[in-house]
Amino acid sequence: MTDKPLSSMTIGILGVGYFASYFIAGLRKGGFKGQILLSPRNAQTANKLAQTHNCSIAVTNQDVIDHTDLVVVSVKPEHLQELLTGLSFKDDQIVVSAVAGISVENHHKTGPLPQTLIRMIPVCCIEAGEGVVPIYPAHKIVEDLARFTGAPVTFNTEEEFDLSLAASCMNGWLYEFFGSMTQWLENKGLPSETARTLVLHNVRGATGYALLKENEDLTSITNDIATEGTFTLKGLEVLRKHQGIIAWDKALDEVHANLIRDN
Ligand SMILES: NC(=O)C1=CN([C@@H]2O[C@H](COP(=O)(O)OP(=O)(O)OC[C@H]3O[C@@H](n4cnc5c(N)ncnc54)[C@H](OP(=O)(O)O)[C@@H]3O)[C@@H](O)[C@H]2O)C=CC1
Repeated sequence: MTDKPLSSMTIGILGVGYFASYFIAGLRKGGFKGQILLSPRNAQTANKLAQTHNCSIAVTNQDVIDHTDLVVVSVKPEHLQELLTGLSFKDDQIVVSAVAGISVENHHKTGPLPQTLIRMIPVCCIEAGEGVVPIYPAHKIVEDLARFTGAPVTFNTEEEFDLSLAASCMNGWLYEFFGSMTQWLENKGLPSETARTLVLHNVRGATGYALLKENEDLTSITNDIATEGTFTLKGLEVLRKHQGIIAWDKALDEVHANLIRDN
């Protein structure tokens, strides 16, 4: 089975919700033309994905397993045990889990899974064809699949993979941050579309510039801009005084501590 080219593989999805929707959208946007077979649960989302992204809907979860080479598990962590109960995977099947906070070892303790269990947890920006796809442990086929949706990054240890998940949460926090800056500009009188464009393109510009300056320390880019007497430095000092920068480290600490505890 693992000798098959990716394009002729059928991908199964168990857990057809928010993650599955952006993962499938990312795959199709990236040019993946293989078959995708969906669990029938959550019929509304499954029907929508079937229509918009050329997927098929199975009759049962076992049906998904029986007719696919690689199965993506994307149920909430608290539903994993119930999902796996009574299911029977093929020995040579590849299972890719997007379930956050459950180690490879604990996946195996939760229910019967084949030996090849790979964790892969990209965030929603893959729907736009952007972002990284954290993978653990390394697996060539899973990395090739991930490449349709973004840039695969593999980790040598599960501890490193967990650190990447804390960084992934940061992606989610950013939208609230962008929203609040946009709102501030709107409150001061800018049309909402202009405010949104300013914020999003300033952020995009910052990441583009930082990626271009690959040998430069990121903090030193700020220091080069926020020199004595600049408006940028005035604002930065306020952010530092109100723990606006350090608060992000504290949020990362909180997420990381919980990821480790749950593992
Ligand atoms: N949302 C995100 O941004 C990210 C999510 N993830 C991970 O992805 C996983 C899914 O999250 P998300 O997509 O947000 O959650 P959703 O609730 O949107 O989707 C989960 C889906 O699983 C279905 N489901 C539950 N039990 C079963 C079952 N026994 N058989 C088949 N389907 C079942 C649910 O159906 P029903 O609604 O009927 O219960 C639901 O449609 C989580 O483990 C999360 O950690 C990882 C990275 C980011």
